[in-house]
Amino acid sequence: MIVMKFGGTSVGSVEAFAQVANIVAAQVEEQARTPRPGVVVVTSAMSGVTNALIEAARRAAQGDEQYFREVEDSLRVKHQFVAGQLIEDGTERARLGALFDQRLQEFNRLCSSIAVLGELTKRGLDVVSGLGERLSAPLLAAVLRARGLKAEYVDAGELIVTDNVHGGASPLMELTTQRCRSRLQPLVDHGIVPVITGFIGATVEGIPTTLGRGGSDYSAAIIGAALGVDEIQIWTDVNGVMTADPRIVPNARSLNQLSYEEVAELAYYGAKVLHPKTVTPAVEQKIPLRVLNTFQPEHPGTRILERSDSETLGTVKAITAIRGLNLITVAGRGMIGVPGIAARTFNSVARVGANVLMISQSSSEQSICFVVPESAAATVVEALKEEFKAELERRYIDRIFDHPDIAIVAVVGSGMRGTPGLAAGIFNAVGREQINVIAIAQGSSEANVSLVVEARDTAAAVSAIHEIFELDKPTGERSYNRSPVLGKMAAGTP
Ligand SMILES: Nc1ncnc2c1ncn2[C@@H]1O[C@H](COP(=O)(O)OP(=O)(O)O)[C@@H](O)[C@H]1O
Ligand SMILES: N[C@@H](CC(=O)OP(=O)(O)O)C(=O)O
Repeated sequence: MIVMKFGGTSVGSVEAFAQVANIVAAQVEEQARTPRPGVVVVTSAMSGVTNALIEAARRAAQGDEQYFREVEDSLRVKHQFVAGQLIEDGTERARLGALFDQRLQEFNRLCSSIAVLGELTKRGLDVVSGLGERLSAPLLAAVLRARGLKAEYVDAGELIVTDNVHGGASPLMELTTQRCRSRLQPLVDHGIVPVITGFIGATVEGIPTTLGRGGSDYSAAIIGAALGVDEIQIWTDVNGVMTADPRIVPNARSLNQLSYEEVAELAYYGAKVLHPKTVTPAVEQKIPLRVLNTFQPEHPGTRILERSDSETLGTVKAITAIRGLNLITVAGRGMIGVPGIAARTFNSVARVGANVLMISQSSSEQSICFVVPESAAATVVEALKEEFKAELERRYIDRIFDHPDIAIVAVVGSGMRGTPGLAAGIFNAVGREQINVIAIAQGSSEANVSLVVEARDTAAAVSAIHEIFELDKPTGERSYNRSPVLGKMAAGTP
């Protein structure tokens, strides 16, 4: 039994829907020959829909009562066009049309209320932003039926029970597992393909939640773990996880295999191809994942397993980057040897609910710097100045300041800590491009070396590091076996 997740780009057009139907049909046939047959489909909203829904809600909160009506009309046309092209049965099309109207009238009512109130709560945004999947999943189920498959739409609000952290909810796995097994297993046992909404869940009380942007990957992993499937497939618009974002590095190469740890680091530091929490549910049950290309389904993609392929251990696997960040620094000669500064610093950050993506402390202990999302920077600086008021007055701490518009570039690969010359390779690469490294951290994870650069230098840094480690070439064809600096030293070149 497998779970197949299709992202927004995979359901972004009539052709994409038809392609998905072919891919699912092929997998249903393949799975029928296994000891445990069954296919469960999870789908995202059609590409661009979630962004449009969120923008409409935001403008409604500012009093714009026109824009959401335009979005309503465009979504109706967008979904009905796919239905009109791929579903011949008039009854099925009429039923879908009625369902689209029901969803879009709900959208209209929600945005009208938001406009009247003049405010958009996280809870309200969850209801609005999740409508995209509640349009695309019934549509995909109907397209699969039109393709001759037995398929049934299931709203994940019945399956994934979450906490009440709106906009970034986490599953309550025990309840979720019970619901998935009781609701989905009977369908699968009868040869029916459940087509489930990604991205959304609901609290125990039934209040709609979302798992965070890009969360359909996470939905697929949660459902896959709940059912104990043999594989979780993430279908997207690239040939698996690549050595860098192909939009930044055109000659980025597909990776055959990654470990859970490697792909978690890549996803956490910006590889949009997978939601950062996707691997967590799979790790516990050692369920393999595969990242595949909807538009090139014959490509093997990337297998994600418990450990990486051994011959590449200690080498750099991929480079990724995350922008929209801010580097906060607490500095002062008086900090030396003063215990508790770091604890007080991060307790203050935790109190304002900011997410710390990276920490770097100079060995002299004269400064601590750490990275937070740009949106949290002002609040964090204010909280720190409050926390260290006395130390600032006594000049134990000289300055608390932020550095906006920075990015983290993460160099990922299992077992890199044991690779001599790795940091030299990185610094050689960025040095040649005249890129200033503002901070660097190799945390406890052996799989990641992160550096902070100006946001404007992100693409150049990713490309330069990608090049010096020759990531566009298969491991065996590189001019070195572990680190480019060692390779050059071995070759006697400077
Ligand atoms: N290391 C990477 N490997 C592959 N794709 C990446 C990587 N980093 C970023 N990406 C981007 O992620 C995109 C796929 O994610 P996304 O746009 O969310 O697709 P989907 O709609 O299928 O979820 C790719 O088109 C690619 O541009
Ligand atoms: N539609 C949601 C969930 C999602 O995962 O989308 P995609 O699979 O297109 O990244 C979003 O845009 O965040």
